[in-house]
Amino acid sequence: MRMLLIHSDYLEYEVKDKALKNPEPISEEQKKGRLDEVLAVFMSVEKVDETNPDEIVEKAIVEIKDVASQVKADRIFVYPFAHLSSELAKPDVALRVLQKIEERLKEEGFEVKRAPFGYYKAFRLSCKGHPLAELSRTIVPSGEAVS
Ligand SMILES: Nc1ncnc2c1ncn2[C@@H]1O[C@H](CO)[C@@H](NC(=O)[C@@H](N)CO)[C@H]1O
Repeated sequence: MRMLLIHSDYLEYEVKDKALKNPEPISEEQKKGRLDEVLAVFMSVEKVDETNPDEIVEKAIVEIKDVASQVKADRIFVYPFAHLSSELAKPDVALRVLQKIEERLKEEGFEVKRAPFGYYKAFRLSCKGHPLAELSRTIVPSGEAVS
């Protein structure tokens, strides 16, 4: 999995069109979303992650908690983003991983939103610009090589 973590004044999105034949079903309310004072986490779930999705979820939680504590963010925006890797996991696996990450972050006490999966979305982001405001992380299941 590749993650781009942006500590932001806000992130807002608006669903525009389907990017998959069968995108995640969403309610009218989910077509737009915004969080203020948020750690936005753009995530590409990768093919290699399919060997152990559950482990990838837990490794992602560790990394996100680490950055959130460093930047003192208690809100997280989980954002599916298929542009950080050229070896993407299948959509059904990717969605399950991102849904589980959302669930686990809520269990850890964060306020969490997850942008809808399988759509083209307009978004606006205001990066805070401090030294830890823009970070990336790459995680793979144990025993796998980082490509
Ligand atoms: N392996 C994967 N990891 C993360 N997201 C993935 C994915 N496979 C599919 N998606 C989702 O489907 C849209 C089309 O690829 C993706 N849409 C996007 O990435 C938007 N920024 C529009 O380009 C995303 O929602």
